[in-house]
Amino acid sequence: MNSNDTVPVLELKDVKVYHRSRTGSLFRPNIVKAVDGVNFTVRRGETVGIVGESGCGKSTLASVLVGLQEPTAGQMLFHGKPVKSRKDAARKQFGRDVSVVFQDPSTALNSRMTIQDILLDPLQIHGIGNEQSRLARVRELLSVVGLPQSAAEVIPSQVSGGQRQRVAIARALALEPSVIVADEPTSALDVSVRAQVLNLLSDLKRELNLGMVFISHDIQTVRYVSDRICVMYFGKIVEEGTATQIFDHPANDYTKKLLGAAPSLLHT
Ligand SMILES: Nc1ncnc2c1ncn2[C@@H]1O[C@H](COP(=O)(O)OP(=O)(O)OP(=O)(O)O)[C@@H](O)[C@H]1O
Repeated sequence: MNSNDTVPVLELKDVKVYHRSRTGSLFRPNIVKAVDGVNFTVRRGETVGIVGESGCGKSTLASVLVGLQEPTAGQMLFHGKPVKSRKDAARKQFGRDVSVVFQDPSTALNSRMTIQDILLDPLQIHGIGNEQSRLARVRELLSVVGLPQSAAEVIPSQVSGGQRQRVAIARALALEPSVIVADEPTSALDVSVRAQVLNLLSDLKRELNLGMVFISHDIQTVRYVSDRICVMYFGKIVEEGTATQIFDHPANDYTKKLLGAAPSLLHT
C-alpha cells in the first residue's frame, strides 16, 4: 500500500436515499428509506463486500457509489473531495475512475455491437489514444480477462454467459479505474462458472491494485472475495468487520440470522 492508498477512493458520509412510495397519500406520503445514514469507505487494493437480503438497499447504495443516484442527504467524497452535481468537472475523472459491473451481462452489453466495439466504446468516448493504440488496448483487455482474441469479432450472444461477464469486466477495466463496483456479478451466471468469475475479480484486484465493492445477497460468496464485509439491513450498515470477525464472532442478531440461513458456497 502506498501513501495514496490511505485516502479512500470513495467515502460516504451519513448518506441517505429516500423515496416516496406509491402507497400513502399526497398529504401523508410513505417514505422508503432505501439507504438510511450509511458511512462507507473503499480504498485501492481492498475488496469491501456489502451483503443483505433483497430490498435492504444494496443496489441503491451501488448506484450512489457509481454516481447514478444523488443522495437525498449526506456526502460522497472522491479521493477526499466532495462529488458535487453531475455537471461538476471532476465528474469526468470520476466516470473514468469508478466503474461498474452489473448482474446480468446479457442486458448490460449492447447486443448488436461486436465485443471489439463494446470495448472500444469507452476509449473513444474519453478520447483515449489513436485507432491503433485503442485496438491494442482491446487485445490487451481480452487477454487480461482470459478471453481469446477471436472473441473481438463476435457479438455478446455468440459467447457463453461466463464469457459475457468477462466482457463486462473488460469494459469496466478499459479506462484503468481505481474502483470497480460489482453488483451481484455472479448471480445471473451458471453455477459452474461463478467461481471462475469470482477468482478473476480477486486476481484483477490484486494485480491492478483495484478497490472493489462487491455486492451480493449471498454471504458465502461475499466471504470468498472480501477483505472487509458490511452487513446491510433496512438501509443501514448494521455490522462491519473482516470475514473472520463476521463469521466467527458476529455481534449483530441480523448477521447471525444471515449466517444461519447461508446456503453452501456459490450454489444459490
Ligand atoms: N425509485 C424508487 N422508488 C421507490 N422505492 C424504491 C425505489 N428504488 C428502490 N426503492 C425501494 O428501496 C428499497 C431498497 O431497494 P434496493 O433495490 O436498493 O434493494 P436491494 O437490496 O438491492 O434489493 P434487490 O437485491 O432485490 O435488488 C426497496 O424497498 C425498494 O423497493
